[in-house]
Amino acid sequence: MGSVLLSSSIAEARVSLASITGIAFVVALVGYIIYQRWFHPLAKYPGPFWASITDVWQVREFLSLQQPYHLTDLHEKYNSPFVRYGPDKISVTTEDAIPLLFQKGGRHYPKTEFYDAYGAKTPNVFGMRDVGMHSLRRRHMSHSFSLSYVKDMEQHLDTNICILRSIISELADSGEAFNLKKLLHYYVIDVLGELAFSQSFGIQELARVDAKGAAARVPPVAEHSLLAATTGAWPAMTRTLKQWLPLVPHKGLRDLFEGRNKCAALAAECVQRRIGELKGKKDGSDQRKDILTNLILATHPETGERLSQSDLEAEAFGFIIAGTHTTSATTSLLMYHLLHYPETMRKVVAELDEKLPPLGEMVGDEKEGQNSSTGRAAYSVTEAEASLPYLKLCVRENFRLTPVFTMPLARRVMAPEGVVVGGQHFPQGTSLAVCNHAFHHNPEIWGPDHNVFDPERWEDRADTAGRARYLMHFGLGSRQCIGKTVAQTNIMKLASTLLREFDFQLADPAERAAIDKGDFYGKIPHMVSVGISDLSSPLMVNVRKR
Ligand code: HEM
Repeated sequence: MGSVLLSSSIAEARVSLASITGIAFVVALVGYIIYQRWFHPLAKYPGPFWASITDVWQVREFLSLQQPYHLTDLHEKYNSPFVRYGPDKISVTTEDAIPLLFQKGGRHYPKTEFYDAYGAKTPNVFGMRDVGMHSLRRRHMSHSFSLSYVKDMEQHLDTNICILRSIISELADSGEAFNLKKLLHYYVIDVLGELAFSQSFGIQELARVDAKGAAARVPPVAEHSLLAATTGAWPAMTRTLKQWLPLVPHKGLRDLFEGRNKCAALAAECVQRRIGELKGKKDGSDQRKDILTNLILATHPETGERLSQSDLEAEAFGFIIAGTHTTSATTSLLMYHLLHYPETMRKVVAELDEKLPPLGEMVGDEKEGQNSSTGRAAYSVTEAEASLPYLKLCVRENFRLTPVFTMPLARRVMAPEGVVVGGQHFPQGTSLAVCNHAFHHNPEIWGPDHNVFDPERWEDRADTAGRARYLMHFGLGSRQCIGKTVAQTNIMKLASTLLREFDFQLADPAERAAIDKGDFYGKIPHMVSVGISDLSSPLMVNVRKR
């Protein structure tokens, strides 16, 4: 009898303990939600309910592949330059945020934990949050990304443009429609191989004989970017997710990790090869220089130490991730806009015809990128930059209208007194971010026609012309894109050479008719974003030689 009583009272105690725990949990949760919604220092800023409660909201946004476009819509919906997109995260689209957070930036506004998800085993220059470490690493690298370096390496760009020209010439002869976006992507990857690792990845040539093989050789950088963006969006869980997600038996997840591992393996292979090639050569002076080689040979200014192999692999990985998809997506978008704004295309072509002599037929060894007796491989960086002001405006407008680096560039407010941005005070610890797309589409800054591809806005309109310095497509300040010159010169060379030689036309007659009716005017193409954006569909064109 006694034992029955005892066990029933233990059972009761258990039930009441469970209920108390349950009630305490519910009270804490309700308290947390009330605090986040009504008493948190960021509570007054508009944003989705779930975003103010949990970072998981942003994870879901990245998985939708529409993160920058939804964020832009939210700014519009709330008619506010501030949107709370996470418990401690604010997206800002006011102009004064740019000089403050980015151009002055530095120690007062370092990158947030979001970037921890982007490194490999060790952080690379992109993901480094420590300001001192970053500035040393950046110094090691900056020469390799300068204009004079690009000019020294120009012959390797030419080699690859030659291959691209000859592929497009064949397509012009056959009359076949083709995906220009894919060809540009292959070209950019091969060029990155040349500039960063002294060896083309050979994808353009492979694609001529083995389309599937070429597609399989493309580094799956989007997979890594998506993984990094989603795990980085939830900083409290980034490490745990990195550790445990690979064990989850889910096909989509497996593919993402496989993609990341493939990029890491490719980076490691490039590092191994270059170290091997440099062995026994004291200072590498008889070697072809490339971005990685300069880094292998770089020494610490005080200790004389060189970078470890895992540091080199992390940087090589970063070059592959940051240097390929970004440049090719930007060039595809430029071609997309020119094809959808025929009047602008006509002006570009007229400028090219007026300012640049024809390249002539290629009769030399195209693989060597040699200028033949009658033809040249491509226009030089110097002539493309110096003689094509209208094309330059188009390139800039493309960067404004459809920037591709669209993850929110998040910075932590470190000063104890906080910071005032757009007339609002934000306390220490707040994560303030500028999402390029949202910022470039703030109608208060860029006007009500911000969705129109209008290169003239940069010269005819005093209000926008002076604003070029605020464009955020490459970021700004100490963390701005180190590959900016490489990317920009590559895009100018490529666009000038291709548009001087070929006449591209959208393959779909219905789309061409819709353009003539003005249906595409002021419409941004459908894009997807894994943190980096791209056209969501192929860019199918026909081409003829001019
Ligand atoms: C059109 C092409 C490109 C675009 C739009 C672009 C955009 C950007 C942006 C916006 C950032 C700043 C990110 C931030 O503040 O959080 C960045 C950083 C970076 N980019 Fe690019 N990028 C491009 C091409 C390249 C190329 C070709 C390379 C190298 C091969 C490269 C390497 C890097 C690196 C290493 C960083 C980190 C710099 C640092 O933190 O010091 N990018 N890029």
